[in-house]
Amino acid sequence: MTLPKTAATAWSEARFWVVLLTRLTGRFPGHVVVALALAWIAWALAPVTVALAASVAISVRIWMLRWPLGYWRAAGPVVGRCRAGAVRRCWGESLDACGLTNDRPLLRVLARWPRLVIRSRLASGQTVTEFEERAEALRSCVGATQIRIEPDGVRDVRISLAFADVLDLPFAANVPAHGSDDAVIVGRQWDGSDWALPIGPHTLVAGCSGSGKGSVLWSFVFGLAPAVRDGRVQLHGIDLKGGMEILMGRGFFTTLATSQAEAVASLELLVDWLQARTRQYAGRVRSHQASETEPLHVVVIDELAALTAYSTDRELQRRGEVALSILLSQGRAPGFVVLACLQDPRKDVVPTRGLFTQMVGLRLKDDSESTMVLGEAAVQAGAHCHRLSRELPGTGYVVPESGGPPVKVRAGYASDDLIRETAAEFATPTTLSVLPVRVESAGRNRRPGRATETR
Ligand SMILES: Nc1ncnc2c1ncn2[C@@H]1O[C@H](COP(=O)(O)OP(=O)(O)OP(=O)(O)O)[C@@H](O)[C@H]1O
Repeated sequence: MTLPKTAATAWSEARFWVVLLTRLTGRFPGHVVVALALAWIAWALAPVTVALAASVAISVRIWMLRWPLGYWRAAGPVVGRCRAGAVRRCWGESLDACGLTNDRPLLRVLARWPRLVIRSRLASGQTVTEFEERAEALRSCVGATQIRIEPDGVRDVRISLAFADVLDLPFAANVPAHGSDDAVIVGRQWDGSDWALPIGPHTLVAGCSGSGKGSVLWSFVFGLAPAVRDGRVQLHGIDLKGGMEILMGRGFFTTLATSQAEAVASLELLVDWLQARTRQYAGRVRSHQASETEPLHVVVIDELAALTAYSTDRELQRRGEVALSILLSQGRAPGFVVLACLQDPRKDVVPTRGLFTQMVGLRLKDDSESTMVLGEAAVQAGAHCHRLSRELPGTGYVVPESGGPPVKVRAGYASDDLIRETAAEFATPTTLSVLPVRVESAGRNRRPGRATETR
């Protein structure tokens, strides 16, 4: 396994240098000839020094390829300084090229690493929206991989640029030692900082098959794991694809449903609990605080469409949809939260899509799907889920809760072993088995799900 990988890396490295040297020779033939002549003279005069310099250069390159995070931590500030200088030099020209001409752009560097943050003065009559519309052109002019435009005060625009995609490198999902009640770290943002997903809003994770929905789901569950073990959070898993995904971490879940009848029973039971809690809170409490006696209930659904669209039993599908709509529309304040994954975001597949208040868009099929998930403004601002690479599962875009432009993110990778080990370590103290509902004739005989404690 290791040898083909090393050979592939060596091959792509050799190709990189051949392409680079060919391009340089085409563009700066004189410089290349002088550099080669100097190298030859140096080799003739002091071969040991040249060999030493070459070994240092090769070692640095290996360090960069093999341990990129450590390398960039050390080299990043220097590289950031050089990039800031280069952007400063070409800034006026880049604005002209993008139709954002400004005679006195008054460029100020606010941060250099890991991303370059600059403040630029708006010309008279210019707006931040014009910068947002031309963001893609500006990004390519300065040679950045990512760009974000934000207003800064009343007369300036703040531009954040990243020059290397830190999300290209996979990394393991985070298992925190202590839980947080507000948000969980599920991965990294485009600038290398933590991606924290707020727990309160209902979350819809949309992405086509193989886009890495599982890594968002498990990273979220891992983030809640300490609170699950303490009994302050109860997880309810629904996986109508036979339980392949959810059963991997069965220890986390208080209830598990792998058939439509079990899923409906589980959701109706949660609706009963929700209504009992709202009656109990009425006129006394407006916002739920998770505790062992009154835990936060988090419903985790692996393929939402299997519950809302792909069932042959219309009555069960209808009941599932009704229960889910109640949880989504009334659940947040009394402590009932839903995180659902989905491949096809069309409204006829998921009628409840509009009730989800937090969207994660992974790789999607086309721009209309990106718009369905994240909204037109986010797609215009660069959240092109349909252009995400197949090679980078777990990568997507989110629109921050505070508003503002969409952010590129990647979830940590949760291997099967990591899921099993973490589920064993942070197992819930309460498990219940839910009796599947029975539908004997359409519309009649509603027997709500009943639960019996098993641990
Ligand atoms: N964050 C990640 N980093 C690296 N690799 C990942 C990541 N997430 C997923 N993968 C890889 O991508 C593959 C597909 O991921 P996953 O099964 O989570 O996709 P999915 O969207 O749930 O697909 P489906 O809807 O078909 O179940 C996994 O087998 C894994 O190898």
